[in-house]
Order: sequence, then C-alpha cells, then structure tokens
Amino acid sequence: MSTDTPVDPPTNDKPVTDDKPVADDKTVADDKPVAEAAESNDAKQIGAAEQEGQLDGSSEKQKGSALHETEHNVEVKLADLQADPNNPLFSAKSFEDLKLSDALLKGIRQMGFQKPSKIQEKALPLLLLDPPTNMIAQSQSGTGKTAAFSLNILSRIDISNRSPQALVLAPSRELARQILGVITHMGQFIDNLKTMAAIPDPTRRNQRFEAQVLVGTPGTAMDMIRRKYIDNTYIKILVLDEADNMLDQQGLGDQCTRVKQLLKTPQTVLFSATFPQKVIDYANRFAPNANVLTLAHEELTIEGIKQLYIDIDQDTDKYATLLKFYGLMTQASSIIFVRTRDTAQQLERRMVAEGHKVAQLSGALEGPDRDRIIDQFRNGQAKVLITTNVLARGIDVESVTMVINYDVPTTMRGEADPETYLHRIGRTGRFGRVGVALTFVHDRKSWNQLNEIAVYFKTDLTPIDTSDWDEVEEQIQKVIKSSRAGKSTKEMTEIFTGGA
Ligand SMILES: Nc1ncnc2c1ncn2[C@@H]1O[C@H](COP(=O)(O)OP(=O)(O)OP(=O)(O)O)[C@@H](O)[C@H]1O
Repeated sequence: MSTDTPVDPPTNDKPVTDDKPVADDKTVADDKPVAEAAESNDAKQIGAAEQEGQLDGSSEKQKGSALHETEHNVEVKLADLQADPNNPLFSAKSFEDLKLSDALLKGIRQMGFQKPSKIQEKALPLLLLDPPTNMIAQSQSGTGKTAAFSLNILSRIDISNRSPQALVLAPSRELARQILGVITHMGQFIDNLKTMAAIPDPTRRNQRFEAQVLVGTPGTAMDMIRRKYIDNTYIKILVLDEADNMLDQQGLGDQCTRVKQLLKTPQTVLFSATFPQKVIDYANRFAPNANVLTLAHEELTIEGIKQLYIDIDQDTDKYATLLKFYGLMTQASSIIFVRTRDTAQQLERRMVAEGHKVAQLSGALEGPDRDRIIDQFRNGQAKVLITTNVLARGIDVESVTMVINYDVPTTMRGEADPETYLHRIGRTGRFGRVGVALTFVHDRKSWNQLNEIAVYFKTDLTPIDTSDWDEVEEQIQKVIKSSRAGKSTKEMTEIFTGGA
C-alpha cells in the first residue's frame, strides 16, 4: 500500500526575480495521492533564456537511443500513412498550398517535414484568416499540433518590431523549452527572429524580454508582464498548449486568465489532444467565437500504440515485475509514470542501488536539474526516465518506444483519469511511429480504473500472459524493433495474437 505524499507543481514556476512577487505564484499538484485499499486481485480481460542554440533538444533530432533503421524506410511508411484519408496524419495539401513564406517553407524542409498532417492542413488556413480569429483545436497526440500553431505565429509577427508579439503558454518548463526549440528551428531562416523562454531562471534578473516570440509557463509570464519585463503592448497572439489541462487547474487557469486580461484582445488559440466536456464551456469563454476543431473521444487513441496491461498479485510485487521489463526498457527509450514524487524518488533510489541506470524527474527538483535530466533523456544518455504527470503532456522524444504506467492515472479524487492516460501513452507512437504502453494493475480498484479508461475510449487493452515471460519479451521486442518502421496496426495485432 502506498502512503506517499505527492504535490508536484507542473510548472515549478517560481518567480525569477529576487524582488517580492507581485502576486502569489500559485502552483498546482500534478498528481495527488489516493488511499489505496488492498483489495482482492481479480483482473479479467479488459475490453472494449534566449534561444540561440538549442534549448531543449527539440530543434535537432537526437537519436541517441533510437533503434537503427534507414530513414528511407521510415519515410516510405510515413508517406503511406499520410496518403490514408482516415489517418490523422493525412492531408490533401502540400505545405506550399498553405501559403507559407519561403523562409518558413525552408525551415519546414530543414525539419524533415514532407507533408502537413490533418490538423496542420485544417487549422492553419483558419488561423491565418484576416481578421484573426480565435481557435480551439484538438488532434491526437503526436500529430503535429506544435507546428500548426507555430506556423501561424511565425507567419503573423512583424519582424521589424523587436517587441513580444506572440506568447505561448505551456504547463511545464520542459514543454515550454521544447516548443521554443521547435519555433526557433522552424523560424531559423527568418532574419532577425528572436525567441525567448519565459520560465523560472535564476540567472536572469530584472532583464527585459526582447524577442518577438515568447514561450513560457503561466506564473512566470504573468509575473514578468506585471513587472513590465515583458512589454504587453504588441502581443497579438496568445496560445495555450495543453489548454484543457491549464484551464482545468485552479492555479494555472487563474494565471492564464490573468495573462489574457493583461493583453489587448489577442488572437487566442487553444490546442490539446483532449478537451473533456467539463472544460469546454470555460474554453469557449476563454477563446470566444473561436473556430472549433474537435474529435470524439473514441477517435483519440493512436493506432500505432499497442496498449497492454499486466495483472500483478499485489502492490508489493509491482517493483519485481517492473524489473522484469528493464531489459526491454533499455532497448530504446522508456518512460515510467508514477503517481507521486515520493514514488518516483523511491523507485529511482531502489533501481540505482541495484545497479540499473535510470533517471528521475519530478517537480521536486529545481529547474536546472530538471533541464539537465530531460536533456540527458533526449540525447540518449539516460534511457529510462521515471517521472510523474509533470511530463505526461506534450513531451516529444522520438526514441520512446515504451511507456509504463506503474500507477494507473487517477484524478485528485481517485477516479480513473482517461485524459492523463491518453497523454501519458502518447509519449510513444508519435507521428506514425509505433510503441508499447503497458499499465500495471494490482487490485480490483486499479483494475476497475483501467477498465473505465478502456471503456471511455472504446479501446481494447491486451493482457500480458505472465506464465511465459520469454514469450512476453519476444512479443514486446517485435513491436519495439519495428517501432521506427511505421509498422501497421494489423501487423502489431498479429504479433500479439500469434498470427505473425
Ligand atoms: N508534417 C510533419 N511531417 C513530419 N513530422 C512532423 C510533421 N509535423 C510534426 N512532425 C513531428 O511529429 C512529432 C509530434 O509533433 P508534436 O509534438 O507537435 O505533436 P502534438 O500533436 O503536439 O502532440 P501532443 O498532443 O503529445 O502534445 C514531432 O517530432 C514533430 O517534429
């Protein structure tokens, strides 16, 4: 039974100056404890800073721990997926059709993008409308939402003006750094473009943010605007990435609202893979009269992610089971999600003491440590990352082939949390790749929670047959090995049903 305490602010967003902060810098726990009853185990089939170089690894593909295969192979498979009208990566148009500047087209090509995805093709023309119109847009994890809103920003800014004109807010410093990396990379051929991070940074004190594009976390952005280090006069685009998450959390939602109130009627753009009903009304008020692109929740699961679960006798056996997967976890990169900071720290200590190489990142760490750890994970120096929900959303590391839900994701009230499940597993299987998502259940309660998630998404989760570990290993290995070859879902299903 776990009695650990959580409280993991997603932004770790402390004021960056040494003056007294203007406002309380509220932070919100990203994971909360749930009193776990040791209930009977009865699992059944579950059905139905100034950015000149690279800030966060996202501007260069770092394949440190990816499996090797030819780029040609990947591109052929991706082209197939992008030619299928039912696939979220499909588009009928080319980037040239989207009326982007030559500098942007060059940037996109430099990033290796051949064709837009569905969300890019649909959202961009609406975002670029004149007069600017608000947008609420949803698309599956890993389908290129960042590029969609970044291309709008980079098309709209007036480069002759050095003042901030676009502000992107994200729920974690890691995601803010990643988005900044994407925008900077994409805009590298735009002369005189300046981009900067508005995240807690003790090395920057009392300095103004002179850049056309700012990407930050809500608390810091709010604080910096109030102290006039960010000039709000010309900010004409406000983007909330992972918008449902930010608007739904009391602290972050308040901060986002304050930021918006400090701006003069910006084009307000909300993006996420999930928009649960409970935040839709708030989203509509936050971005009034928006063009809306949404999906039904049955459409949200990504085909390339093979969803498995393992039924473990009791909580105390979870650790032993985890270790059985260690070999598979280190084949490429893996993320282990746990509910609380304490579990993350304990798991790290135990695994390291037993000679395993793992890294751990939670909101308990200071910003520079967080940056170091995520960068090590991106470049493959660390292959196994233990983390909390702080990294559940948005993080894009293409070598991640396996996600383990050591704890089933739950809300603060201990109910199943389908949205967090979807975001967590979406750290793999990105943009046409495949991956494995494995969830541990260890009692009736966790089984019920996972079942609720499966029913919500109308998706099937495959149980792992623990009577033959060699077979389990072989099956997972087949998926992992095919992970960058765009293996089709049909082929993956065959692997797990013995048909291959
Ligand atoms: N048109 C494209 N062609 C090829 N790759 C692309 C294209 N657009 C985006 N990508 C790549 O796809 C990956 C996922 O993109 P991104 O991180 O924007 O997804 P997302 O939709 O924001 O996911 P999440 O919901 O998890 O935040 C990135 O590595 C990005 O470089």
